[in-house]
Amino acid sequence: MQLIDLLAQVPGIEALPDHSALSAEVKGLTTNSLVCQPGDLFIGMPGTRVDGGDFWQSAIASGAIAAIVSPQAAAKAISDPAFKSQTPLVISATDMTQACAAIAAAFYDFPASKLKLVGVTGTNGKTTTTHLIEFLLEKGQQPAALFGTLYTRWQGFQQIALHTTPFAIDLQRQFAAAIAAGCQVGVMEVSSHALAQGRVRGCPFEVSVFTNLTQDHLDFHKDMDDYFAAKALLFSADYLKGRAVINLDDPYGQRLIEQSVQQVWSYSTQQPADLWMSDLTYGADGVSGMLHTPQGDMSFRSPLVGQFNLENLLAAIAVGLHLELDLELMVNALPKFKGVPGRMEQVHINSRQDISVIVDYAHTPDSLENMLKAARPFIAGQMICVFGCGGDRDRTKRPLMGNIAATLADRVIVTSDNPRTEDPVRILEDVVAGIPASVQPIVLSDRATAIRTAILQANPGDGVLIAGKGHEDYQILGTEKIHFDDREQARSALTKRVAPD
Ligand SMILES: CC(=O)N[C@H]1[C@@H](OP(=O)(O)OP(=O)(O)OC[C@H]2O[C@@H](n3ccc(=O)[nH]c3=O)[C@H](O)[C@@H]2O)O[C@H](CO)[C@@H](O)[C@@H]1O[C@H](C)C(=O)N[C@@H](C)C(=O)N[C@H](CCC(=O)O)C(=O)O
Ligand SMILES: Nc1ncnc2c1ncn2[C@@H]1O[C@H](COP(=O)(O)OP(=O)(O)OP(=O)(O)O)[C@@H](O)[C@H]1O
Ligand SMILES: N[C@H](CCC[C@H](N)C(=O)O)C(=O)O
Ligand SMILES: [Mg+2]
Repeated sequence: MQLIDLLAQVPGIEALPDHSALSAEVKGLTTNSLVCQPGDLFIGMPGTRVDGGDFWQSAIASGAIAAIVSPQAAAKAISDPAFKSQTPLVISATDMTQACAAIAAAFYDFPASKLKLVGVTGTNGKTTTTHLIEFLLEKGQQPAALFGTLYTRWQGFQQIALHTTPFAIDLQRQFAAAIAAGCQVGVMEVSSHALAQGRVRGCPFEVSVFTNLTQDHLDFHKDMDDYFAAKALLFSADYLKGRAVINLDDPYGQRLIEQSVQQVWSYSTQQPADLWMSDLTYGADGVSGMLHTPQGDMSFRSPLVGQFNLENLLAAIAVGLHLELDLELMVNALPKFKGVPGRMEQVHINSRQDISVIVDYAHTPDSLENMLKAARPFIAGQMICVFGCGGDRDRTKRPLMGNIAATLADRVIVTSDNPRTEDPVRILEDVVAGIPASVQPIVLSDRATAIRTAILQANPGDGVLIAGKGHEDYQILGTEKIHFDDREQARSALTKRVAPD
Protein backbone atom coordinates (compact mmCIF):
# COMPACT_ATOMS: atom_id res chain seq x y z
CA MET A 1 0.00 0.00 0.00
CA GLN A 2 1.32 3.47 -0.90
CA LEU A 3 1.82 5.91 1.96
CA ILE A 4 -0.57 8.45 0.41
CA ASP A 5 -3.39 5.89 0.32
CA LEU A 6 -2.76 4.89 3.91
CA LEU A 7 -2.76 8.50 5.08
CA ALA A 8 -6.09 9.12 3.33
CA GLN A 9 -7.65 6.94 6.08
CA VAL A 10 -6.44 9.17 8.89
CA PRO A 11 -8.64 11.98 10.15
CA GLY A 12 -6.96 15.12 11.53
CA ILE A 13 -3.79 15.02 9.44
CA GLU A 14 -2.33 18.36 8.39
CA ALA A 15 -2.15 19.27 4.67
CA LEU A 16 0.54 17.04 3.19
CA PRO A 17 3.59 18.62 1.54
CA ASP A 18 4.63 17.57 -1.95
CA HIS A 19 7.11 14.80 -1.00
CA SER A 20 8.46 11.81 -2.90
CA ALA A 21 7.95 9.53 0.16
CA LEU A 22 4.18 9.75 -0.33
CA SER A 23 4.31 7.37 -3.27
CA ALA A 24 6.57 4.88 -1.44
CA GLU A 25 5.22 1.46 -0.56
CA VAL A 26 4.69 1.05 3.21
CA LYS A 27 6.34 -2.23 4.20
CA GLY A 28 5.45 -2.21 7.89
CA LEU A 29 4.34 -0.10 10.83
CA THR A 30 6.08 0.55 14.12
CA THR A 31 5.70 2.76 17.18
CA ASN A 32 9.21 1.96 18.38
CA SER A 33 12.09 3.78 16.71
CA LEU A 34 14.51 1.22 18.15
CA VAL A 35 13.12 -1.63 16.03
CA CYS A 36 12.29 0.41 12.92
CA GLN A 37 13.07 -1.37 9.61
CA PRO A 38 13.69 0.12 6.15
CA GLY A 39 10.34 0.87 4.48
CA ASP A 40 8.42 1.19 7.78
CA LEU A 41 6.10 4.02 8.66
CA PHE A 42 7.07 5.27 12.13
CA ILE A 43 4.18 6.31 14.38
CA GLY A 44 5.59 8.28 17.32
CA MET A 45 3.16 7.85 20.24
CA PRO A 46 3.17 10.20 23.23
CA GLY A 47 3.74 7.98 26.31
CA THR A 48 3.97 8.32 30.07
CA ARG A 49 7.73 8.84 29.98
CA VAL A 50 8.54 10.33 26.58
CA ASP A 51 6.87 11.50 23.40
CA GLY A 52 7.78 8.81 20.85
CA GLY A 53 7.58 11.46 18.13
CA ASP A 54 10.81 12.95 19.50
CA PHE A 55 12.58 9.86 18.09
CA TRP A 56 11.67 10.63 14.47
CA GLN A 57 15.32 11.13 13.60
CA SER A 58 16.39 7.70 14.81
CA ALA A 59 13.45 6.13 12.93
CA ILE A 60 14.33 7.91 9.69
CA ALA A 61 17.99 6.94 10.14
CA SER A 62 16.86 3.29 10.37
CA GLY A 63 15.05 3.61 7.04
CA ALA A 64 11.53 4.78 7.95
CA ILE A 65 9.87 6.36 4.93
CA ALA A 66 8.08 8.90 7.10
CA ALA A 67 7.17 9.70 10.70
CA ILE A 68 3.76 10.63 12.03
CA VAL A 69 4.06 12.56 15.27
CA SER A 70 2.13 14.77 17.68
CA PRO A 71 1.86 18.51 16.89
CA GLN A 72 4.28 19.19 19.80
CA ALA A 73 6.89 16.77 18.46
CA ALA A 74 6.35 18.12 14.91
CA ALA A 75 6.95 21.69 16.07
CA LYS A 76 10.21 20.60 17.74
CA ALA A 77 11.23 18.60 14.66
CA ILE A 78 10.93 21.43 12.16
CA SER A 79 13.11 23.71 14.25
CA ASP A 80 15.81 21.00 14.38
CA PRO A 81 18.80 21.66 12.04
CA ALA A 82 18.81 17.97 11.06
CA PHE A 83 15.30 18.36 9.73
CA LYS A 84 16.28 21.29 7.48
CA SER A 85 19.20 19.44 5.96
CA GLN A 86 17.36 16.14 5.30
CA THR A 87 13.75 17.33 4.76
CA PRO A 88 12.33 13.96 5.79
CA LEU A 89 8.56 13.55 5.75
CA VAL A 90 7.43 14.30 9.31
CA ILE A 91 3.65 14.56 9.49
CA SER A 92 1.71 16.00 12.40
CA ALA A 93 -1.56 14.40 13.58
CA THR A 94 -3.72 16.08 16.21
CA ASP A 95 -4.95 12.81 17.73
CA MET A 96 -2.13 10.29 17.66
CA THR A 97 -4.20 7.50 19.23
CA GLN A 98 -6.81 7.78 16.55
CA ALA A 99 -4.16 8.10 13.85
CA CYS A 100 -2.37 4.95 15.00
CA ALA A 101 -5.59 2.94 15.25
CA ALA A 102 -6.79 4.11 11.82
CA ILE A 103 -3.46 3.43 10.10
CA ALA A 104 -3.13 -0.01 11.68
CA ALA A 105 -6.69 -0.98 10.66
CA ALA A 106 -6.22 0.25 7.09
CA PHE A 107 -2.77 -1.37 6.69
CA TYR A 108 -4.18 -4.80 7.61
CA ASP A 109 -7.35 -4.25 5.51
CA PHE A 110 -9.82 -3.63 8.33
CA PRO A 111 -9.72 -7.11 9.88
CA ALA A 112 -11.81 -6.15 12.95
CA SER A 113 -14.89 -5.72 10.78
CA LYS A 114 -14.49 -9.33 9.54
CA LEU A 115 -14.56 -10.86 13.04
CA LYS A 116 -17.37 -10.96 15.58
CA LEU A 117 -15.57 -9.31 18.50
CA VAL A 118 -16.32 -10.11 22.12
CA GLY A 119 -14.64 -7.77 24.62
CA VAL A 120 -14.46 -8.63 28.31
CA THR A 121 -13.52 -5.90 30.76
CA GLY A 122 -13.54 -5.58 34.57
CA THR A 123 -10.97 -5.70 37.35
CA ASN A 124 -11.16 -9.47 37.86
CA GLY A 125 -12.40 -12.43 35.88
CA LYS A 126 -11.41 -11.38 32.34
CA THR A 127 -8.99 -14.25 31.70
CA THR A 128 -11.32 -16.84 33.22
CA THR A 129 -14.39 -15.57 31.37
CA THR A 130 -12.63 -15.32 28.00
CA HIS A 131 -11.37 -18.90 28.39
CA LEU A 132 -14.91 -20.07 29.15
CA ILE A 133 -16.21 -18.26 26.07
CA GLU A 134 -13.44 -19.75 23.93
CA PHE A 135 -14.32 -23.22 25.27
CA LEU A 136 -18.03 -22.77 24.50
CA LEU A 137 -17.35 -21.47 20.98
CA GLU A 138 -15.16 -24.47 20.31
CA LYS A 139 -17.97 -26.80 21.39
CA GLY A 140 -20.38 -24.84 19.19
CA GLN A 141 -17.96 -25.07 16.26
CA GLN A 142 -17.46 -21.35 15.86
CA PRO A 143 -13.67 -21.00 15.32
CA ALA A 144 -12.39 -18.34 17.72
CA ALA A 145 -9.20 -16.44 18.49
CA LEU A 146 -8.37 -15.61 22.11
CA PHE A 147 -6.45 -12.46 23.12
CA GLY A 148 -5.52 -12.03 26.77
CA THR A 149 -3.09 -12.07 29.69
CA LEU A 150 -1.84 -15.61 29.11
CA TYR A 151 -1.51 -15.81 25.35
CA THR A 152 -2.90 -15.04 21.94
CA ARG A 153 -4.13 -18.28 20.44
CA TRP A 154 -6.33 -19.99 17.93
CA GLN A 155 -6.44 -23.45 16.38
CA GLY A 156 -2.82 -24.31 15.47
CA PHE A 157 -1.28 -21.13 16.91
CA GLN A 158 -0.24 -19.93 20.37
CA GLN A 159 2.03 -17.07 21.42
CA ILE A 160 2.76 -15.67 24.89
CA ALA A 161 1.20 -12.22 25.26
CA LEU A 162 3.28 -9.15 26.13
CA HIS A 163 0.22 -7.24 27.30
CA THR A 164 -3.30 -8.34 28.30
CA THR A 165 -4.62 -6.29 25.36
CA PRO A 166 -2.20 -5.82 22.45
CA PHE A 167 -1.40 -2.32 21.15
CA ALA A 168 -3.21 -1.30 17.94
CA ILE A 169 -0.59 -2.40 15.39
CA ASP A 170 -0.02 -5.85 16.91
CA LEU A 171 -3.74 -6.26 17.48
CA GLN A 172 -4.74 -5.53 13.88
CA ARG A 173 -1.92 -7.76 12.59
CA GLN A 174 -3.11 -10.59 14.85
CA PHE A 175 -6.74 -10.08 13.80
CA ALA A 176 -5.65 -10.42 10.16
CA ALA A 177 -3.70 -13.61 10.96
CA ALA A 178 -6.65 -15.05 12.91
CA ILE A 179 -8.99 -14.43 9.96
CA ALA A 180 -6.49 -16.03 7.58
CA ALA A 181 -6.54 -19.08 9.91
CA GLY A 182 -10.33 -19.30 9.59
CA CYS A 183 -11.47 -17.64 12.85
CA GLN A 184 -14.93 -16.10 12.91
CA VAL A 185 -14.91 -14.73 16.46
CA GLY A 186 -12.30 -12.73 18.40
CA VAL A 187 -12.59 -13.09 22.18
CA MET A 188 -10.57 -10.40 23.94
CA GLU A 189 -9.69 -9.25 27.41
CA VAL A 190 -9.89 -5.49 27.19
CA SER A 191 -7.90 -3.82 29.97
CA SER A 192 -8.60 -0.34 31.26
CA HIS A 193 -5.09 0.65 30.13
CA ALA A 194 -6.01 -0.45 26.61
CA LEU A 195 -9.23 1.57 26.61
CA ALA A 196 -7.51 4.65 28.05
CA GLN A 197 -4.70 4.38 25.50
CA GLY A 198 -6.98 3.67 22.54
CA ARG A 199 -5.47 0.25 21.72
CA VAL A 200 -8.92 -0.99 20.56
CA ARG A 201 -10.12 2.28 19.07
CA GLY A 202 -12.20 1.71 15.93
CA CYS A 203 -12.90 -1.97 16.82
CA PRO A 204 -16.62 -2.79 16.58
CA PHE A 205 -17.65 -5.13 19.43
CA GLU A 206 -20.58 -7.50 18.95
CA VAL A 207 -20.66 -8.18 22.70
CA SER A 208 -19.07 -6.22 25.57
CA VAL A 209 -18.92 -7.87 29.00
CA PHE A 210 -18.47 -6.09 32.34
CA THR A 211 -17.40 -8.40 35.19
CA ASN A 212 -16.79 -6.01 38.09
CA LEU A 213 -14.85 -2.97 39.24
CA THR A 214 -12.85 -2.94 42.46
CA GLN A 215 -9.63 -1.27 43.46
CA ASP A 216 -6.57 -1.72 41.27
CA HIS A 217 -4.37 0.35 38.99
CA LEU A 218 -4.70 3.58 40.96
CA ASP A 219 -1.13 4.30 39.93
CA PHE A 220 -2.41 4.73 36.36
CA HIS A 221 -5.98 5.96 36.85
CA LYS A 222 -6.56 9.13 38.87
CA ASP A 223 -9.33 7.60 41.01
CA MET A 224 -12.07 4.95 40.83
CA ASP A 225 -14.33 7.21 38.72
CA ASP A 226 -11.55 7.66 36.19
CA TYR A 227 -10.94 3.88 36.21
CA PHE A 228 -14.67 3.25 35.69
CA ALA A 229 -14.86 5.82 32.88
CA ALA A 230 -12.11 3.93 31.01
CA LYS A 231 -13.95 0.60 31.39
CA ALA A 232 -17.29 2.20 30.44
CA LEU A 233 -15.87 3.21 27.05
CA LEU A 234 -16.29 -0.40 25.89
CA PHE A 235 -20.06 0.05 26.32
CA SER A 236 -20.30 3.34 24.44
CA ALA A 237 -21.76 3.50 20.95
CA ASP A 238 -18.26 4.14 19.55
CA TYR A 239 -17.25 0.57 20.47
CA LEU A 240 -20.33 -1.54 21.14
CA LYS A 241 -22.50 -2.42 18.16
CA GLY A 242 -24.41 -5.38 19.63
CA ARG A 243 -25.17 -6.47 23.19
CA ALA A 244 -23.85 -5.55 26.63
CA VAL A 245 -23.55 -8.33 29.22
CA ILE A 246 -23.26 -6.76 32.68
CA ASN A 247 -22.89 -8.02 36.25
CA LEU A 248 -25.95 -6.78 38.15
CA ASP A 249 -24.39 -7.63 41.53
CA ASP A 250 -21.59 -5.09 41.10
CA PRO A 251 -22.42 -1.46 42.01
CA TYR A 252 -20.48 -0.19 38.98
CA GLY A 253 -22.30 -2.79 36.85
CA GLN A 254 -25.60 -1.27 37.99
CA ARG A 255 -24.32 2.20 37.02
CA LEU A 256 -23.37 0.88 33.62
CA ILE A 257 -26.79 -0.72 33.11
CA GLU A 258 -28.46 2.63 33.96
CA GLN A 259 -26.33 4.54 31.49
CA SER A 260 -26.31 1.90 28.72
CA VAL A 261 -27.85 2.84 25.42
CA GLN A 262 -27.28 -0.62 23.93
CA GLN A 263 -29.24 -3.86 24.41
CA VAL A 264 -28.29 -5.28 27.81
CA TRP A 265 -28.41 -8.71 29.42
CA SER A 266 -27.75 -8.55 33.15
CA TYR A 267 -26.49 -11.52 35.15
CA SER A 268 -26.54 -12.24 38.84
CA THR A 269 -25.71 -14.89 41.44
CA GLN A 270 -27.93 -13.21 44.03
CA GLN A 271 -31.16 -11.95 42.47
CA PRO A 272 -33.36 -12.43 39.41
CA ALA A 273 -31.72 -11.07 36.26
CA ASP A 274 -31.66 -11.92 32.55
CA LEU A 275 -29.30 -14.76 33.51
CA TRP A 276 -29.28 -15.95 37.12
CA MET A 277 -29.25 -19.03 39.34
CA SER A 278 -31.69 -20.23 41.95
CA ASP A 279 -31.42 -23.23 44.30
CA LEU A 280 -27.69 -22.64 44.57
CA THR A 281 -25.27 -25.00 46.28
CA TYR A 282 -21.58 -24.11 46.57
CA GLY A 283 -19.18 -26.85 47.56
CA ALA A 284 -15.66 -28.18 47.28
CA ASP A 285 -16.74 -29.91 44.08
CA GLY A 286 -18.08 -26.71 42.48
CA VAL A 287 -21.47 -25.14 42.12
CA SER A 288 -24.91 -26.38 41.11
CA GLY A 289 -28.45 -25.01 40.86
CA MET A 290 -31.19 -23.97 38.45
CA LEU A 291 -30.02 -21.73 35.64
CA HIS A 292 -32.47 -19.12 34.30
CA THR A 293 -31.77 -17.53 30.92
CA PRO A 294 -33.64 -15.65 28.19
CA GLN A 295 -33.70 -18.98 26.28
CA GLY A 296 -35.19 -21.02 29.12
CA ASP A 297 -34.23 -22.70 32.40
CA MET A 298 -32.00 -25.73 32.99
CA SER A 299 -30.41 -27.55 35.86
CA PHE A 300 -26.70 -26.61 35.88
CA ARG A 301 -23.47 -27.81 37.46
CA SER A 302 -19.83 -26.73 37.17
CA PRO A 303 -16.70 -27.96 38.95
CA LEU A 304 -15.35 -24.37 39.21
CA VAL A 305 -15.38 -23.25 42.84
CA GLY A 306 -16.58 -19.99 44.36
CA GLN A 307 -19.28 -17.45 43.71
CA PHE A 308 -16.93 -15.40 41.53
CA ASN A 309 -16.55 -18.31 39.15
CA LEU A 310 -20.32 -18.66 38.89
CA GLU A 311 -20.35 -14.99 37.83
CA ASN A 312 -17.78 -15.81 35.13
CA LEU A 313 -19.87 -18.79 34.00
CA LEU A 314 -23.06 -16.73 33.73
CA ALA A 315 -21.26 -14.05 31.70
CA ALA A 316 -19.85 -16.69 29.34
CA ILE A 317 -23.23 -18.37 28.87
CA ALA A 318 -24.79 -14.98 28.08
CA VAL A 319 -22.17 -14.38 25.39
CA GLY A 320 -22.75 -17.86 24.01
CA LEU A 321 -26.49 -17.28 23.80
CA HIS A 322 -25.98 -13.95 22.03
CA LEU A 323 -23.73 -15.73 19.53
CA GLU A 324 -26.52 -18.27 19.02
CA LEU A 325 -24.95 -21.23 20.79
CA ASP A 326 -27.44 -23.80 21.98
CA LEU A 327 -28.19 -23.57 25.73
CA GLU A 328 -28.30 -27.32 26.23
CA LEU A 329 -24.99 -27.76 24.42
CA MET A 330 -23.35 -25.21 26.75
CA VAL A 331 -24.87 -26.64 29.94
CA ASN A 332 -23.73 -30.14 28.97
CA ALA A 333 -20.23 -29.00 28.01
CA LEU A 334 -19.34 -26.74 30.97
CA PRO A 335 -18.79 -29.54 33.55
CA LYS A 336 -15.87 -30.63 31.34
CA PHE A 337 -14.13 -27.23 31.41
CA LYS A 338 -10.68 -27.88 32.89
CA GLY A 339 -10.06 -24.45 34.45
CA VAL A 340 -7.47 -21.83 33.59
CA PRO A 341 -3.73 -22.15 34.34
CA GLY A 342 -2.86 -20.40 37.61
CA ARG A 343 -6.47 -19.78 38.62
CA MET A 344 -7.34 -21.89 41.72
CA GLU A 345 -4.84 -24.42 40.35
CA GLN A 346 -4.25 -27.35 42.71
CA VAL A 347 -0.68 -28.58 43.09
CA HIS A 348 -0.75 -32.28 43.82
CA ILE A 349 2.28 -34.56 43.69
CA ASN A 350 1.02 -37.92 44.88
CA SER A 351 -1.49 -39.82 47.00
CA ARG A 352 0.59 -39.32 50.17
CA GLN A 353 0.20 -35.55 50.02
CA ASP A 354 -1.46 -34.52 53.30
CA ILE A 355 -2.07 -30.79 52.66
CA SER A 356 -3.77 -28.87 49.83
CA VAL A 357 -1.74 -26.39 47.85
CA ILE A 358 -3.50 -23.91 45.60
CA VAL A 359 -1.88 -21.38 43.26
CA ASP A 360 -4.08 -18.45 42.27
CA TYR A 361 -3.64 -15.16 40.43
CA ALA A 362 -5.41 -13.00 43.05
CA HIS A 363 -3.46 -9.73 43.04
CA THR A 364 -6.15 -7.27 44.09
CA PRO A 365 -7.97 -6.84 47.42
CA ASP A 366 -11.25 -8.12 45.96
CA SER A 367 -9.78 -11.19 44.28
CA LEU A 368 -7.73 -12.11 47.37
CA GLU A 369 -10.90 -11.92 49.47
CA ASN A 370 -12.90 -14.00 46.97
CA MET A 371 -10.19 -16.60 46.64
CA LEU A 372 -9.74 -17.05 50.41
CA LYS A 373 -13.49 -17.27 50.96
CA ALA A 374 -13.90 -19.76 48.12
CA ALA A 375 -11.09 -21.99 49.43
CA ARG A 376 -12.26 -22.11 53.07
CA PRO A 377 -14.96 -24.80 52.66
CA PHE A 378 -12.57 -27.39 51.34
CA ILE A 379 -9.71 -26.91 53.80
CA ALA A 380 -10.19 -28.93 56.94
CA GLY A 381 -7.27 -27.44 58.89
CA GLN A 382 -5.66 -24.00 58.85
CA MET A 383 -5.39 -21.73 55.83
CA ILE A 384 -1.89 -20.40 55.24
CA CYS A 385 -1.77 -17.54 52.74
CA VAL A 386 1.48 -16.67 50.95
CA PHE A 387 1.27 -13.49 48.91
CA GLY A 388 2.88 -10.17 48.00
CA CYS A 389 2.18 -7.09 45.90
CA GLY A 390 3.75 -5.93 42.65
CA GLY A 391 6.26 -3.08 42.61
CA ASP A 392 5.77 0.04 40.45
CA ARG A 393 2.02 -0.54 40.69
CA ASP A 394 -0.89 0.75 42.81
CA ARG A 395 0.67 1.23 46.26
CA THR A 396 -2.63 1.87 48.05
CA LYS A 397 -3.89 -1.69 47.52
CA ARG A 398 -1.04 -3.18 49.58
CA PRO A 399 -2.30 -2.55 53.15
CA LEU A 400 -5.82 -3.52 52.05
CA MET A 401 -4.52 -6.89 50.85
CA GLY A 402 -2.53 -7.29 54.08
CA ASN A 403 -5.69 -6.71 56.07
CA ILE A 404 -7.77 -9.16 54.00
CA ALA A 405 -5.18 -11.92 54.28
CA ALA A 406 -4.87 -11.39 58.04
CA THR A 407 -8.64 -11.43 58.49
CA LEU A 408 -9.48 -14.43 56.32
CA ALA A 409 -6.44 -16.71 56.60
CA ASP A 410 -5.17 -18.37 59.78
CA ARG A 411 -1.53 -17.67 59.03
CA VAL A 412 0.01 -15.08 56.71
CA ILE A 413 3.37 -15.16 54.98
CA VAL A 414 4.15 -11.87 53.22
CA THR A 415 6.62 -12.14 50.36
CA SER A 416 7.71 -10.54 47.08
CA ASP A 417 5.67 -10.47 43.87
CA ASN A 418 7.55 -8.76 41.05
CA PRO A 419 9.16 -5.94 43.06
CA ARG A 420 10.32 -4.41 39.76
CA THR A 421 12.36 -1.25 40.43
CA GLU A 422 10.96 -0.69 43.94
CA ASP A 423 12.77 -1.63 47.15
CA PRO A 424 11.23 -5.04 48.04
CA VAL A 425 11.46 -4.20 51.75
CA ARG A 426 9.33 -1.10 51.29
CA ILE A 427 6.63 -3.13 49.52
CA LEU A 428 6.60 -5.68 52.36
CA GLU A 429 6.29 -2.81 54.87
CA ASP A 430 3.32 -1.37 52.94
CA VAL A 431 1.57 -4.75 53.11
CA VAL A 432 2.37 -5.29 56.81
CA ALA A 433 1.01 -1.81 57.62
CA GLY A 434 -2.50 -3.16 56.93
CA ILE A 435 -2.13 -6.19 59.21
CA PRO A 436 -3.66 -5.73 62.69
CA ALA A 437 -1.17 -5.81 65.59
CA SER A 438 -2.90 -8.94 66.95
CA VAL A 439 -1.70 -10.94 63.92
CA GLN A 440 1.96 -11.85 63.59
CA PRO A 441 2.79 -12.34 59.90
CA ILE A 442 5.94 -14.10 58.77
CA VAL A 443 7.79 -11.75 56.43
CA LEU A 444 10.15 -13.42 53.95
CA SER A 445 11.23 -11.37 50.98
CA ASP A 446 12.50 -14.40 49.02
CA ARG A 447 9.42 -16.03 47.48
CA ALA A 448 10.96 -19.50 47.17
CA THR A 449 11.77 -19.47 50.91
CA ALA A 450 8.27 -18.21 51.70
CA ILE A 451 6.61 -21.03 49.75
CA ARG A 452 8.93 -23.66 51.22
CA THR A 453 8.32 -22.37 54.76
CA ALA A 454 4.54 -22.47 54.30
CA ILE A 455 4.56 -25.99 52.93
CA LEU A 456 7.00 -27.43 55.46
CA GLN A 457 5.34 -25.76 58.46
CA ALA A 458 1.81 -26.83 57.49
CA ASN A 459 0.08 -29.54 59.51
CA PRO A 460 -1.84 -32.39 57.87
CA GLY A 461 -5.20 -31.09 56.60
CA ASP A 462 -3.96 -27.49 56.22
CA GLY A 463 -4.20 -25.55 52.96
CA VAL A 464 -1.41 -23.40 51.53
CA LEU A 465 -2.80 -20.67 49.26
CA ILE A 466 -0.18 -19.01 47.13
CA ALA A 467 -1.60 -15.85 45.59
CA GLY A 468 -0.57 -13.20 43.10
CA LYS A 469 1.46 -14.84 40.34
CA GLY A 470 -0.77 -17.65 39.09
CA HIS A 471 0.47 -18.65 35.64
CA GLU A 472 3.49 -16.30 35.70
CA ASP A 473 6.77 -18.13 35.22
CA TYR A 474 8.99 -15.22 36.22
CA GLN A 475 9.89 -12.84 38.99
CA ILE A 476 10.81 -9.28 38.00
CA LEU A 477 13.65 -8.01 40.20
CA GLY A 478 14.77 -4.52 39.21
CA THR A 479 14.61 -4.58 35.44
CA GLU A 480 15.67 -8.23 35.29
CA LYS A 481 13.20 -11.06 34.72
CA ILE A 482 14.28 -14.39 36.24
CA HIS A 483 12.53 -17.74 35.88
CA PHE A 484 10.20 -18.39 38.79
CA ASP A 485 7.06 -20.48 38.93
CA ASP A 486 4.95 -20.84 42.09
CA ARG A 487 3.75 -24.27 40.96
CA GLU A 488 7.31 -25.58 40.46
CA GLN A 489 8.39 -24.14 43.80
CA ALA A 490 5.40 -25.71 45.53
CA ARG A 491 6.07 -29.10 43.92
CA SER A 492 9.71 -29.00 44.95
CA ALA A 493 8.79 -28.10 48.57
CA LEU A 494 6.17 -30.85 48.61
CA THR A 495 8.80 -33.45 47.64
CA LYS A 496 10.71 -32.47 50.81
CA ARG A 497 7.57 -32.98 52.89
CA VAL A 498 5.92 -36.00 51.30
CA ALA A 499 7.47 -39.42 50.78
CA PRO A 500 7.25 -40.77 47.23
CA ASP A 501 4.36 -43.12 46.41
C1 LIG B 1 1.29 2.19 31.50
C2 LIG B 1 1.46 1.55 30.15
O1 LIG B 1 0.55 0.95 29.64
N1 LIG B 1 2.66 1.68 29.59
C3 LIG B 1 2.92 1.16 28.24
C4 LIG B 1 3.46 2.31 27.40
O2 LIG B 1 4.61 2.77 28.06
P1 LIG B 1 4.92 4.32 28.17
O3 LIG B 1 3.67 5.13 27.96
O4 LIG B 1 5.68 4.54 29.44
O5 LIG B 1 5.90 4.52 26.94
P2 LIG B 1 7.13 5.50 26.84
O6 LIG B 1 8.35 4.83 27.35
O7 LIG B 1 6.75 6.85 27.39
O8 LIG B 1 7.30 5.60 25.25
C5 LIG B 1 6.33 6.25 24.42
C6 LIG B 1 6.51 5.76 23.02
O9 LIG B 1 7.80 6.12 22.56
C7 LIG B 1 8.39 5.04 21.89
N2 LIG B 1 9.85 5.17 21.99
C8 LIG B 1 10.45 5.28 23.21
C9 LIG B 1 11.84 5.34 23.29
C10 LIG B 1 12.61 5.29 22.11
O10 LIG B 1 13.85 5.33 22.09
N3 LIG B 1 11.95 5.19 20.92
C11 LIG B 1 10.60 5.13 20.84
O11 LIG B 1 10.06 5.02 19.74
C12 LIG B 1 7.85 3.81 22.61
O12 LIG B 1 7.89 2.65 21.77
C13 LIG B 1 6.41 4.24 22.91
O13 LIG B 1 5.55 3.90 21.83
O14 LIG B 1 3.83 1.88 26.12
C14 LIG B 1 4.82 0.83 26.13
C15 LIG B 1 5.18 0.48 24.67
O15 LIG B 1 4.09 0.26 23.89
C16 LIG B 1 4.25 -0.38 26.87
O16 LIG B 1 5.14 -1.46 26.86
C17 LIG B 1 3.94 0.06 28.30
O17 LIG B 1 3.39 -1.03 29.00
C18 LIG B 1 4.04 -1.29 30.26
C19 LIG B 1 5.22 -2.24 30.07
C20 LIG B 1 3.05 -1.95 31.22
O18 LIG B 1 3.48 -2.51 32.20
N4 LIG B 1 1.79 -1.88 30.98
C21 LIG B 1 0.79 -2.52 31.87
C22 LIG B 1 0.47 -1.64 33.07
C23 LIG B 1 -0.46 -2.79 31.06
O19 LIG B 1 -0.66 -2.27 29.96
N5 LIG B 1 -1.30 -3.62 31.64
C24 LIG B 1 -2.59 -3.95 31.06
C25 LIG B 1 -3.32 -4.97 31.95
C26 LIG B 1 -3.79 -4.35 33.20
C27 LIG B 1 -4.86 -5.22 33.89
O20 LIG B 1 -4.49 -6.09 34.66
O21 LIG B 1 -6.05 -4.99 33.71
C28 LIG B 1 -2.41 -4.67 29.70
O22 LIG B 1 -3.29 -4.52 28.84
O23 LIG B 1 -1.43 -5.43 29.60
N1 LIG C 1 -15.44 -12.67 38.50
C1 LIG C 1 -14.49 -12.53 39.42
N2 LIG C 1 -14.68 -11.66 40.44
C2 LIG C 1 -13.75 -11.49 41.39
N3 LIG C 1 -12.60 -12.17 41.44
C3 LIG C 1 -12.36 -13.06 40.45
C4 LIG C 1 -13.30 -13.28 39.40
N4 LIG C 1 -12.79 -14.22 38.58
C5 LIG C 1 -11.59 -14.54 39.06
N5 LIG C 1 -11.32 -13.87 40.21
C6 LIG C 1 -10.10 -13.87 41.03
O1 LIG C 1 -9.21 -12.97 40.37
C7 LIG C 1 -8.01 -13.63 39.94
C8 LIG C 1 -7.68 -13.20 38.53
O2 LIG C 1 -8.67 -13.76 37.67
P1 LIG C 1 -8.54 -13.55 36.12
O3 LIG C 1 -7.16 -13.85 35.71
O4 LIG C 1 -9.64 -14.28 35.45
O5 LIG C 1 -8.81 -11.96 36.05
P2 LIG C 1 -8.30 -10.85 35.04
O6 LIG C 1 -9.38 -9.83 35.04
O7 LIG C 1 -7.97 -11.45 33.75
O8 LIG C 1 -6.99 -10.28 35.70
P3 LIG C 1 -5.87 -9.34 34.98
O9 LIG C 1 -6.44 -7.96 34.99
O10 LIG C 1 -4.67 -9.40 35.82
O11 LIG C 1 -5.65 -9.87 33.59
C9 LIG C 1 -8.32 -15.11 40.04
O12 LIG C 1 -7.15 -15.82 40.30
C10 LIG C 1 -9.34 -15.18 41.17
O13 LIG C 1 -8.69 -15.15 42.42
N1 LIG D 1 -2.18 -7.20 35.02
C1 LIG D 1 -1.70 -6.97 36.36
C2 LIG D 1 -0.91 -8.15 36.74
C3 LIG D 1 -0.36 -8.13 38.15
C4 LIG D 1 0.29 -9.41 38.52
C5 LIG D 1 1.12 -9.37 39.76
N2 LIG D 1 1.88 -10.56 39.81
C6 LIG D 1 2.03 -8.14 39.77
O1 LIG D 1 3.10 -8.22 39.19
O2 LIG D 1 1.65 -7.13 40.38
C7 LIG D 1 -0.91 -5.68 36.42
O3 LIG D 1 -0.20 -5.39 35.46
O4 LIG D 1 -1.04 -4.95 37.38
MG1 LIG E 1 -6.33 -11.30 32.58
